Amino acid sequence: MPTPARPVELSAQHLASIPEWTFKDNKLYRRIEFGSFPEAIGFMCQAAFTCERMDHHPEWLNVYKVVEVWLTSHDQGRVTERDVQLAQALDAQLQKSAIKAPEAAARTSPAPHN
Ligand SMILES: C[C@H](O)[C@H](O)[C@H]1CNC2=NC(N)=NC(=O)C2=N1
Repeated sequence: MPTPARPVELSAQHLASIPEWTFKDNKLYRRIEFGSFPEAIGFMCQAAFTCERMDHHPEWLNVYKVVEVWLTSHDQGRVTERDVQLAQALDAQLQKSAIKAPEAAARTSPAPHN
């Protein structure tokens, strides 16, 4: 059952929960650079099912190994909790996936042993 869209003031708490995203032109935005084109497409294919389940869909653009994502609630003309929830879900997918955006992988990798 999709979460009903309701207007929400984007709080500092909301934005703090999705630090990879910026708020710009009434949309949440994230740029993700993967290691390769298949990794970028793999992310999009997997994300498509998450989006469908949540009945919320991104505007997105793929150029080679980069995926750019914009989230907004068209019916409300603004960012709502649904967008924040989808951003969190996409972040969680990136965290779980064997396919990691290089910048995310760098953050979560343990320090190398000498
Ligand atoms: C009925 C259904 O919830 C709406 O058409 C959904 C579909 N997916 C959507 N996705 C996004 N990003 N914004 C919307 O307003 C939206 N509306």
